[in-house]
Amino acid sequence: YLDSKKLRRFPNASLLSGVSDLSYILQRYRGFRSKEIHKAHLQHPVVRVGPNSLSFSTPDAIRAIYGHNTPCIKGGTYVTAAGAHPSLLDVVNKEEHARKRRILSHAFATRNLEQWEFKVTDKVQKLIAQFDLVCHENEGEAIIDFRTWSNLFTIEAIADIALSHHLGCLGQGNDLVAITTKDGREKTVNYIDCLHAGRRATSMLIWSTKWFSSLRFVLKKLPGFFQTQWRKGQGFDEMVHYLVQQRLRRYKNGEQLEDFVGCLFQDKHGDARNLEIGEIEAEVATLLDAGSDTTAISLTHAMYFLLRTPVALSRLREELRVALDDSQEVSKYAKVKNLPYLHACINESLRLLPPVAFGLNRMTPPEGLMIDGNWIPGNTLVGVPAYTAHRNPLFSSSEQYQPERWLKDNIKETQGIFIPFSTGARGCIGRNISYIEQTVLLATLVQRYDLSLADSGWNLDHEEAFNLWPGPLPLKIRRRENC
Ligand code: HEM
Repeated sequence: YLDSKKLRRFPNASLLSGVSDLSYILQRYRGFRSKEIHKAHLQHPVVRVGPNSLSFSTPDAIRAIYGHNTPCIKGGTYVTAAGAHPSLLDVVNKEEHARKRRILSHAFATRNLEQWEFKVTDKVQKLIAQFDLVCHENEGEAIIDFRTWSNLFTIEAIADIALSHHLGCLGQGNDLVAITTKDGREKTVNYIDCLHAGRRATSMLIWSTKWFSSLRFVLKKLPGFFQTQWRKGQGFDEMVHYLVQQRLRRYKNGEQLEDFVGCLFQDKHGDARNLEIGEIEAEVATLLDAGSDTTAISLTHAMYFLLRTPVALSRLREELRVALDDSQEVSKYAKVKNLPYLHACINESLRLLPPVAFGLNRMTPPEGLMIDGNWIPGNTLVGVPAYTAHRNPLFSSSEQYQPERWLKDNIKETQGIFIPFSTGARGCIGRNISYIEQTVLLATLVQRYDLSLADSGWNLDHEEAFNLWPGPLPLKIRRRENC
C-alpha cells in the first residue's frame, strides 16, 4: 500500500511485480524472461517489472534512458555485482567509466581494428581444419554441434586478441584450459562451463538487489545447486588470474605484444599506467566473458535462421560467390566487410534474438526524469528490453526472419530501435570486433561447406541468464566441390 512514487499507475508485468522482486526471479527460473515481459508489452508501452522497476518499449524511452545525454546511471544489478574492482562494463560512476573507456578505446578504435584480423583468420583456419577432419573421418559428411564450435572459436579469438594467449581449445575440440592456481596447484578449467555456471547462479538471485549478498553468503555454504554452480564459477576467476599473470610476465620480460591488455599496462607513449592488479583482472574477466559469449550466441542464431530459410541461404551464397575468390581458404575481411546481404543476415538474427535481450537497468537521477511522456521519480530502475524494441511495429511482420528488410531505403527509421549492442556512452565497445569475427567466419563456412540442420524441424532451446543462451545446434556439414 506504500507507493510514494506512484508506480501503481503502471500495469504489472506479472501478479507479484508490484510487491516483490520475486516475480523477476521466477521469470528467470522459467527460462526466457524477456519473452514473458514482451507479452505484457504487447498490451502496454510501460509495465512494472518490480516494486521499484519499470520496463519501457518505445524509441523515445531508448533515447531518454540510454542516449548520449541521459542523466540516468547504471543501477540495480550492476551496483550489486560490482566488487572492489568494477570493470568497464559494471562501473557506475560516469567519470570513472570515462577514464576506463579512454584507456581501452585506442585498442578498439575502428582504424586499428583490422590489425586484429590475422588473429581471427588463424582461429577460422583452426576451426575449418577440425570440420574438414570430421568430414573426412565420416565419409565426407559429418554432424557437428555448431553452438559448441562457435563458442570454442570465440573464446580462442578473444584470448588471443585480448591477451596474445593461445588456448588450444579448437585443436582439442573442448573448452579445457590448463592453469596454475595462486597456491601453485596445476589444474584444468572448463572455460565455457565455469563462466556459465557462475553467471547462471548469480542471474537467478541478483534481481533481489537487497537480499542478494546475504542469500549468496548462505547458499555458498549449503551443499546444493548454488554451491556447485558458484564453485565451478570460481574456476573462471582462477583462469583469469592465471592468464593475467602469464601476460604480465611476458610484459616484464620486454615482449612487445599487440593486444588489448597491453593498453592496460602502458599508454601509447610507452609509459606504465600502474593500474592495480585487481582492476586489470576485472577488465580481463569482462573481455573474456562479454567478448566471447555474445558473439558465439550471435553466430549460432545467424546460422540457425539461415538454415531454416533456404532462400536467404542461397541469396547469401550468391553474394559470396561473386565477391570472393575461391582460392582463399579463409575469407578476407576487406572482401566481406561491406557485403550488404551478409550484414543483413547477421543484423536480422541480432534483431530477432538479441544476445542481451533484457532491459539493461538504469537508475533515474534523484530529481526524476520525463520518459516517453511519463514523469518518473528519482532513483527508479528503468530499462528497455532489446527483445521488445526489436519487435516495434516499424519492423513489419516483426516475428519473421527477413534479412531483406535491412536493404530497404527506409532502414534509417528503425536505426534508433535496433539496440543489440545497447546505445550511447555505455554502448558496446566490442561491436566492430564482433562483426569482424562474424562476417569472416560465416562467409568462410557458407562458401566452403554444404550446411543443413541435422533435424529439419530443430527448434533452438533458450535459457536467459544475463545473456540469452541457445541450446545445442546440430548441423550436417559436407565440403563443397572445388572448395
Ligand atoms: C554480438 C556480439 C555482442 C553483443 C550483442 C554485445 C552486446 C553488448 C551490450 C548490450 C552492452 C551493454 C551492456 C550493459 O549496458 O550492461 C555491451 C557492452 C560491452 N561490451 Fe559487448 N557485445 C558484443 C560483443 C562484444 C565483444 C566482442 C567485446 C569485447 C571484445 C565486448 C565488450 C563489451 C564491453 C567491455 C562492454 C561495456 C562497455 C561500456 O560500458 O563502456 N562486447 N555489449
